[in-house]
Amino acid sequence: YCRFLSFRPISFPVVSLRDWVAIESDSSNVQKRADLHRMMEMAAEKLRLMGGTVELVDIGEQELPDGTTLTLPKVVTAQFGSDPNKHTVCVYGHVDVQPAKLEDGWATDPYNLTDINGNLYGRGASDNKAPVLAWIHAVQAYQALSMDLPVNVKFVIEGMEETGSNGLDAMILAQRDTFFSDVDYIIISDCGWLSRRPALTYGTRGNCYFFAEVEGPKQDLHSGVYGGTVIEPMTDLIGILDTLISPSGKILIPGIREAVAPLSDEEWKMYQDIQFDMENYKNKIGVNQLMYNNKVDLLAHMWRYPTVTIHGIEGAFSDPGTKTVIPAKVTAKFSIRQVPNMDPAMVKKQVSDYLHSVFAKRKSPNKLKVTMVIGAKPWLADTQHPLYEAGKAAVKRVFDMEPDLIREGGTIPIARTFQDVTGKSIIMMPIGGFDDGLHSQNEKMSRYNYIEGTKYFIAYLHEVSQITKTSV
Ligand SMILES: CC(C)C[C@H](N)C(=O)NCC(=O)O
Repeated sequence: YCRFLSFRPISFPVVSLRDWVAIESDSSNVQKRADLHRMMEMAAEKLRLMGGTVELVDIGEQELPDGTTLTLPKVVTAQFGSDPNKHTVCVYGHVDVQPAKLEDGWATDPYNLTDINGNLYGRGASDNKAPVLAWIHAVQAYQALSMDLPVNVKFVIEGMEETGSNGLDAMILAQRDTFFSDVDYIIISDCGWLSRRPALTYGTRGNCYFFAEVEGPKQDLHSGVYGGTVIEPMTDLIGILDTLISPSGKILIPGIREAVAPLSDEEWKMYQDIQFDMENYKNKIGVNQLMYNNKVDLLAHMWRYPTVTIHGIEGAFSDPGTKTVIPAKVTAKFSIRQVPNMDPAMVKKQVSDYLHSVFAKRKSPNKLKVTMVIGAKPWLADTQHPLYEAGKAAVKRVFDMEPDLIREGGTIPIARTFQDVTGKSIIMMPIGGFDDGLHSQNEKMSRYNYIEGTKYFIAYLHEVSQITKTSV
């Protein structure tokens, strides 16, 4: 096992990551669905070539907002080893990505993995293609050294994580007593460290994603010819959006803040003890002021409280130039991150009722439609579980330090389903850097994190094999 610590898988991982990043597997863009299907085939092929028992599971279709349907990308499942005397871990990851265009401000082509000063730039490099490959390479490393895997390893790789993991809940439920029946633990590496120190993640926020559509005239109108005569959908929409959150970050939708579990003294203490440099954080994101100016408040609002984000407005004029149009129909996209004890079904009602009541006060003749398109619950783990002890030991072994125990502000929709449906314990083991730029321009994975992360996964498989069977 110690041989791995000096084992450097120099060329093949980078080549694989380049191939994977080259595929524009954007799950949010229906035009890219063929690429996404190809990406799933590629992931399956990679695992097949390694001798895994691989299946591409059909999970049906998704319904689009306009009522049409689209085939969902198949889910890849794979298995390496089935020794009943060993633990079985199931690694979950995704190979779909967020949209990216060079003209968004990328320094390099987002789909051409580019190595600059030890950083590998490309869309999906950190979220989540390199971490998935790092797990695959961990298995390959055992194979390359003709060593038995210390645990049986299964994979579940999906292609819809970035848009709410459509179809995966049903697949997990359907395979609970088959594929998942012998799984002891679930491992997810789809998040990042908080600083340069490795971290183990024990909580994620959920997410409720909304479309708010305001529809007025039957077509776009000239603002000079018609401006002043019609009640404009965009004005209505901006008016209602402005009632969601105050400038100081207070959510104004009745019932949302009241549902949140209070921050315990223990949590407060944990946040207090985490090393986190606020100046560094500000510099990283390029702002000179944050919403909160003390560490505990900032971390709590990053991980532990809900937040509203307005992402964009479909139908609004956004090209360069000065088009003078009154858009006839505009659709705002906004989301609310979920924390314990919020319930997406309740949030859906609270948001819809609130926006309709605010809209009604405007006495507008336009039509408002509010739809919730993603409703993902938050997830929380028990950090006392031996999985976390194993994680600490693997971090110590490879990075020679103690990891931070952190939560994640982002959402991994399926984490909670895994926990609720399979009843298995989950650990999140990020290898992404704190400055990887997920969903943003110039996303990257550092070579250091990629290679040391692979060694860390190798070490973790060994550490998990040491957990006594009764702790499952
Ligand atoms: C940092 C997140 C947990 C990474 C994850 N892949 C993601 O982006 N999820 C969707 C989200 O909007 O949080």
